[in-house]
Formats: sequence, C-alpha cells, structure tokens
Amino acid sequence: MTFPVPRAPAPTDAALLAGLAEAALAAGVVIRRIEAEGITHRQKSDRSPVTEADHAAEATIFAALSQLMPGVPVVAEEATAAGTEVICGNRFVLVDPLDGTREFISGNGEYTVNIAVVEDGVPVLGVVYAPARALLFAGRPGSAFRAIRAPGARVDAQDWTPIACRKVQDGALVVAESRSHGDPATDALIARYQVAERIPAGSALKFGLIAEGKADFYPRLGPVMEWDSAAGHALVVAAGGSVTRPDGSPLTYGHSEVGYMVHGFVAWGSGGPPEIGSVG
Ligand SMILES: Nc1ncnc2c1ncn2[C@@H]1O[C@H](COP(=O)(O)O)[C@@H](OP(=O)(O)O)[C@H]1O
Ligand SMILES: [Mg+2]
Repeated sequence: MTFPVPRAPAPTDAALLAGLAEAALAAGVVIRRIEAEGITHRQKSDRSPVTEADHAAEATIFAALSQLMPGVPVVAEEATAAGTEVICGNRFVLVDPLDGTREFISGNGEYTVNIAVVEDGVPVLGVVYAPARALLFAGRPGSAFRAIRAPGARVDAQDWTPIACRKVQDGALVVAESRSHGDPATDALIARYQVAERIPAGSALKFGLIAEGKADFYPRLGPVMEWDSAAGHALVVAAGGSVTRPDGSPLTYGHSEVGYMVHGFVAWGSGGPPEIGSVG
C-alpha cells in the first residue's frame, strides 16, 4: 500500500520574498567576481550591451528559482534574447539579472538584479538588489523593506528596515530619471512640474528612491522591457506609491505578443501626481 505524499504547504509571501532576495544576493556574488576580474562586453542584436556577468547571474537565478518555485514559468532577459519562448500563464517570474548594463560597464555601481513575481498581470513581489552598493529593496503586498546586505550574505529578513513612499510634495518635486536613456518626451513631461531636484541614476535604483521616500516622481516615456520595471513596480506599490502607463491606465505584465516591451511608465510616491495648482 502506498500513501499519498503530503504536498508541502505553499510558502508565504514573506518566505518567498526572502527566497527571491537570496537568489539576488547569490547573483550578486557572481557579478562582483566578474566585475573584479575585468568586464568584457559585446552588443546584442538590439545593439544593447551584454556581458558574461549578465549570463552567469541569470543562470544563478534560474537555479535558485527551480528550487524555490518549481514549475513556475520564468521570463528572463538573456533567455528571451536567445529566443526562448515561455507561456507565462497566470503566475510567472520576471528576471533582469543585470539591469543597467551600461552603468555596470562604466563602473559606477548603479546596476541592479531585478526579480518579480507576477500574478494575473500584476507584479506582487519584487526584489531590487544593487550588489556594488550592498543595497537590497524588497516589496510584497502592503510591506516594503530596505537592507544593507553584501553579495552572498545571509538574508535575515526579520532585520530588514520597513520603508514607505513619502507624500508627493506639491510644488517641490524630487525627480528620479535615467542616467543613460533620457529622451525629449520625458524631459517635456518633467518640465510641466515645479521640480526641486533631479536625481540621475541607472537601473531600478530609481524605484528604490521612490519607495524609500527620497524621490517623488520617476517618469520614463521611452521604451523599456517588462523585466526592467516589474520588480520596481511591485516595490513602489508595496511602499504606498503607484506605477502606471503614462496615461494613468494600469501597467500589466506578461505581454509576450509585443516581446515584453513597455512603452513608458510613470512612478509616483504616495498620493500620486500633485494637484493642478502646483503644475508649473
Ligand atoms: N530603446 C530601448 N528599448 C527597450 N529597452 C530599453 C531601451 N533603452 C533602454 N532600455 C532599457 O533600459 C534599461 C536601462 O535603464 P536605465 O537607463 O534606467 O539604467 C536597459 O536595461 P539593461 O541594462 O538590463 O539592458 C534596457 O532594458
Ligand atoms: Mg534592464
């Protein structure tokens, strides 16, 4: 006689988020080692740069996810670039193993590992990890966190510091913007507001600035890919902010039919865009 093997209970959001953070910290070890050895890069077919670190970090994350979330589809930047097709279904993972490759190559440390869990098109869990800064951001429904963790360090999620977006300040916005991929339409949108400061930064670190209340607005009207924004999107929403398409409609994920391209977004801190009266 055989007995049915009891199915392991599904991990809680908190446990899953800690597991995703562990995967990102492991990818950070690989990335930092390659960075120390000296980076060589080549151009992908879309002319964007890719390094050995992008591929090695992605392989590390795939291995971790196969243990943490067996059977859950994973859409990742380099596998997609290599032609791998994935049926996302109603729950899948989006991975950018090294966001801000340009910044990585330049050596300024403004690059991140991004991992998001998407359910029914909505990013619900997000980890954004900057290995060169030892800076970890993590968000799950209703809670967002920041922690200083060196690559490969223990996760210790119970020590993470809770963070929250600040209320968007009328008439004195702090704007986070891409360091390497600015565009005239985004500049024109920023010019409609009274801006106190503009903070250029590479990668998903800009979502971290919104989530920890150091910036109010991150506009991006140029194209990005779903793996660039999903983890930061989950993080900002977890911290009490919003991320939408530029027209305010919901930004959803899993759009393989358009090659996972996102035609811009706007991220706001708590309370969203300021009242009309404060628009310059
Ligand atoms: N024309 C374009 N089309 C699609 N994505 C683009 C793009 N220009 C920049 N990006 C995305 O912007 C990301 C970098 O963002 P930032 O400018 O905020 O650092 C890149 O991530 P990768 O470095 O992972 O390729 C890339 O995916
Ligand atoms: Mg990216």
